[in-house]
Amino acid sequence: MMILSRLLGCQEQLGFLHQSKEELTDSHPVVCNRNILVELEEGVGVAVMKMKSPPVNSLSLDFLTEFSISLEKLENDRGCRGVILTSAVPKIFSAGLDIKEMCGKSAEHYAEFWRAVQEMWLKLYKSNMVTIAAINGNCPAGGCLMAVSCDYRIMAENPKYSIGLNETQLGIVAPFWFKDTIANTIGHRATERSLQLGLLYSASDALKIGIVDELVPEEKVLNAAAATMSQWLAIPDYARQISKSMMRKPTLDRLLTHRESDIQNFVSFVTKDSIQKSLQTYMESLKQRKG
Ligand SMILES: CC/C=C\CCC/C=C/C(=O)SCCNC(=O)CCNC(=O)[C@H](O)C(C)(C)COP(=O)(O)OP(=O)(O)OC[C@H]1O[C@@H](n2cnc3c(N)ncnc32)[C@H](O)[C@@H]1OP(=O)(O)O
Repeated sequence: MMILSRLLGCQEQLGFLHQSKEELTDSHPVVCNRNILVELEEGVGVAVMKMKSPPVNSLSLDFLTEFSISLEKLENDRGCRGVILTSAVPKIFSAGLDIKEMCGKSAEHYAEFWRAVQEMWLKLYKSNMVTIAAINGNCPAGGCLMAVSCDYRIMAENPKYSIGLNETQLGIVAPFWFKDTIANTIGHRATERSLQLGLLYSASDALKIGIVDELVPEEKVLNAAAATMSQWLAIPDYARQISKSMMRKPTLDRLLTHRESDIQNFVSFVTKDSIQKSLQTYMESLKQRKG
C-alpha cells in the first residue's frame, strides 16, 4: 500500500511535523497535527494514525485531546472503515499516561486529565471501525490499554520490546476499566497475576498469553496490519459492528455509569502524598536509569 511506504518515510520528518498542517496528496488526505499524523487512503477506507510525540509518545492531556478528536473525525467519515494505530517514534509505541500530568498539579487539572483518559478509551473501545494496533515498540501501561482496546494486535518480534499493565510497579493501581479491558483479552486468572505483579511481557510471552495476536519482523508490522485489515473489512460492517458492540457494551456501560465517581476516585488517589511521592520517585528512577 502506498500509504504505508509514505508513512514509513514520514518518521524522518518528525521535527518538521510538529507544526499543524493539512494537505491533500493524490487521494490521501493527510492531517499532520502536533502529536498524531493521520492519513486516510480513501479508496481503501483505511486510516493510519501514527503517534509522533517524542521522546516516548506519553499520553499528555494535549495528546489525549488530539487523539479523541482525530478518532471522532474518522468515525464520522463514511469513507473510513478501519484504523491502524502505530507509532512514528523509533522503539516506542507509547510509554502510557504522561506521569508529569499526575505530579504536582491541581485537583482540577487531575480531573480534566482523567476525563480525557476516559474519553480516549471510550472512543477507541466503542469504535465502529475495525481497529488494529501495529505495535512497533515498547508498550507499557496506558500504551498497553490503547493496544488492548483495538480489535487486533500485531507486535514487532523484537526481544527488547515489552507490553503490559505495570502500574503496581509505580505504586499505583490500574482502574477497573483498564482491568476489564485486559481481562476481556487474556482472561481473569492471567489478568489477576498480570495486574498484581505489574508484569511487562516480552513480545514472545505477550503472544503466548494472548495480549497480542501475532508477531512479525519489525519492518513488516504495518504491512501485516494492512493485510489483517483487508480480512476484517471483508465482513459486512453492520454484522461485524453489532457483534463488536454485543461483546463490548457491558464493559463500556460500566464506565459510563460510574464515570464521575471514577474521576473523583482518581483525584483523591493521585492527590495523596504517598502517591505523589511514588510517582516522583519513579520519574527520578527513569532519569537515573539513563545516566
Ligand atoms: C485510581 C486510579 C489511579 C491511577 C491510575 C493511573 C494509571 C496509569 C497508567 C499509566 O500509563 S502510568 C505510566 C506508566 N508508564 C511507564 O511506566 C513507562 C515509563 N517509561 C519507560 O519505561 C521508558 O521510558 C520506555 C517507555 C521503556 C522508553 O525507554 P527509553 O530508554 O527509550 O526512554 P527514557 O526512559 O530515557 O525516557 C525518555 C524521556 O521520557 C520520559 N518518560 C518516559 N516515560 C514517561 C511517561 N510515562 N510520562 C512522562 N515522561 C516519561 C523520561 O523520563 C525521559 O525524560 P528525560 O529525557 O527528561 O529524562
